[in-house]
Order: sequence, then C-alpha cells, then structure tokens
Amino acid sequence: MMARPCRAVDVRPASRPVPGLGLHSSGDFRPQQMSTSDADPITTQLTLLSGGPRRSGPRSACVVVIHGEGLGKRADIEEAPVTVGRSQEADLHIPHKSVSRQHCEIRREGDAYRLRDLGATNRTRVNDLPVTETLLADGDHITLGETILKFISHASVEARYHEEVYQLATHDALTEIYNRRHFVELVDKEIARALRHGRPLVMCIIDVDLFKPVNDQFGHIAGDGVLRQMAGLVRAFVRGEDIAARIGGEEFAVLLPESDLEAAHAFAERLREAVAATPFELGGESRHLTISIGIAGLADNRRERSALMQAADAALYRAKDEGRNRVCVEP
Ligand SMILES: Nc1nc2c(ncn2[C@@H]2O[C@H](COP(=O)(O)OP(=O)(O)OP(=O)(O)O)[C@@H](O)[C@H]2O)c(=O)[nH]1
Repeated sequence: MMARPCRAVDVRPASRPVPGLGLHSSGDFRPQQMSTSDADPITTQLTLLSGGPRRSGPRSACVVVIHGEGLGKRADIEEAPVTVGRSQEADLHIPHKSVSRQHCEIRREGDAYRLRDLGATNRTRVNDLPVTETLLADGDHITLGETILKFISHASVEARYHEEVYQLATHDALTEIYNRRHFVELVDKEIARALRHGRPLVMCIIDVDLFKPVNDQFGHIAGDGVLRQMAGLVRAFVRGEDIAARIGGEEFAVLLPESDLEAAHAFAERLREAVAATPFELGGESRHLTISIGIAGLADNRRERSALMQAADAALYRAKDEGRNRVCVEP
C-alpha cells in the first residue's frame, strides 16, 4: 500500500532514537543484562482468592447466562428494568436466533423482582414452565430459546463467583483492561447506538513501536511489565465513557463515543506524548518507548465494526510506515 501523509500531525521524537532498537534513551545505550527484578516471574492470576481485576462494589440482584450463547454474561437489576434479547439495544444482548429481539424484561419492585415475557416467539420459561409474567426467586432458571439464565437475588457467594467468572471472561489477564472478545461486543453495541442517534464514534488502535527488540533484549517478563505500564497509561487517559482494551499482543484499542475525529486526534496526541515522556524500567535503567496510533470514525461507508477497525488499522499502518511515534487519521 502506498503510504499517504498523516493528517496535520507534527511529531518529533521526545528523545533521541536508538538506531535499530526503537528505544529512546537519555544516555548511551548498551545491551543490558536482565536485572534481578526483571528476572522475577511476574504472574497475574485473577483468581477467586486474588479478588480479580478492578471491580465495582457489591452487587444486588442479577441475571447470569449459565448455558448457551453469551455464557458468563450478566446484567445487574437496579432501578431501571433490564431487557434481554437478540437486539443490540437489549441490556443483556444474546445474539442467537432462538432468542427474540426483545425477549423478556426483569424489573425491581421494592424487594421483589418481576419477569415479563415481551411476546417472544419462543415464550420465556421459568424453571421450565412457560410464563407471561412472574415473580422471580433466588436461583430460578430462565430459559430463552437455547440460552439459560440464572437469577441471583442478592449478594452471595454464588453472585461473587459469577462476578469473578465474568471478570475473567471479559478482561485481559495481563493488563486487567478489557480483552478483545469483550471489546468487539461493546463496539457492536456502541456502533448500533451511534447509528441510531446519529452520533459520532471514533476508533483508535494503538501499537507499541518496536516492541520485539524490547522482548529480545530484556526478556518476555520485562516486556509484560511494559505492556502493563502501557495499559495503565491508556486507562489514565480515557474518559469514563471511553472503552479501552488490549486487542492483541502489543496492540491496544480505545473506542471514543461522542467524539469527533478532531477530539479523538487530540486525545491520541496527548497519549502519544505521555508515553514518549514516560520512563520504562528496563534492564535497571529508565528507557523511553513510543507508540503509533491509527484513528478512524464511523462514516456512511463505514458502518460495520470490521470496516471501522480496518480503517483504523490502515491509519496505524501509515503511522508505522512514516516512521512511528505518530498519530494518523483515516479520513
Ligand atoms: N512480552 C510480551 N510480548 C508479546 C506479547 N504478545 C506479543 N508479544 C511480542 O510483541 C512483539 C511484536 O513485534 P512485531 O509485531 O514484530 O512489531 P514491533 O517490533 O513492535 O515493530 P513495529 O510494530 O513495526 O513497530 C513480538 O516480539 C511478540 O512476541 C505478550 O503478551 N508479552
């Protein structure tokens, strides 16, 4: 592919590049022995005992998918009713043909929880009996087509267990931000919402520059530490409504709802500059690394997740091609 110039981006390396290594060092660069701390195995185990990644506080009632499409997904039932269905707009989205677009609804009524079938073709069943409307009890099984949900009425060991399972299924074990699988689900939801309301939506794909030499020189464990630190930087720069994930080895993505390309570009530039200015502890010394970022927005010819991600990828490819440590926008 012919490289095209990046849009209005003036990028200067934050420090002197180290030829052939992609590391920027304030002093002379020499190959380093792995430090003792680098050699320590760092394992991130998200177990029931460790408490897992960042969580919100204790939960009240919820439904959890325990069988079929969407296994492990959950929805908390708070003040607003929760809709379950095949539609992207459903609060608990179950993309399976046996599930109606709006299959059922669960709402809180004081201390009780009421389920109402929404006229689904395959009538909702509770504990195997077809229902139009019923109050739910702790542990009830709710069947929607070929998917089974379990209703958990209050904070309990089981609710905690499902919380942990959900965290494990949706978060990346190394960096504790969303994993690719969960990210693409959220992207589909946000695209549907943005198209429905005619709102802007921008995808940023972020790739660590010349990461292979970091691994080669300092080892995989040190490389893992860099990825964790990178994820921390990404997380520090996103707004509450933005969605950040690790989508590949040294690749991250941020989806920016309600952002136009200009705002997304400003965000990406701030992040790029912050990374370039951040010291990474490698081989007992502070090193500087850089990132490249590709950006693309939802557009008439880009209404699908694959097209949006491909466009952001194309911009990222250009950023790499033009020398890295820069932000490129796919118009
Ligand atoms: N430490 C660590 N390394 C990983 C992980 N996943 C992928 N990698 C490494 O990331 C490196 C990616 O290297 P390349 O795709 O060749 O790209 P690069 O060296 O970053 O160069 P450019 O992207 O062209 O700037 C490879 O060495 C992978 O082994 C991981 O989970 N941990």
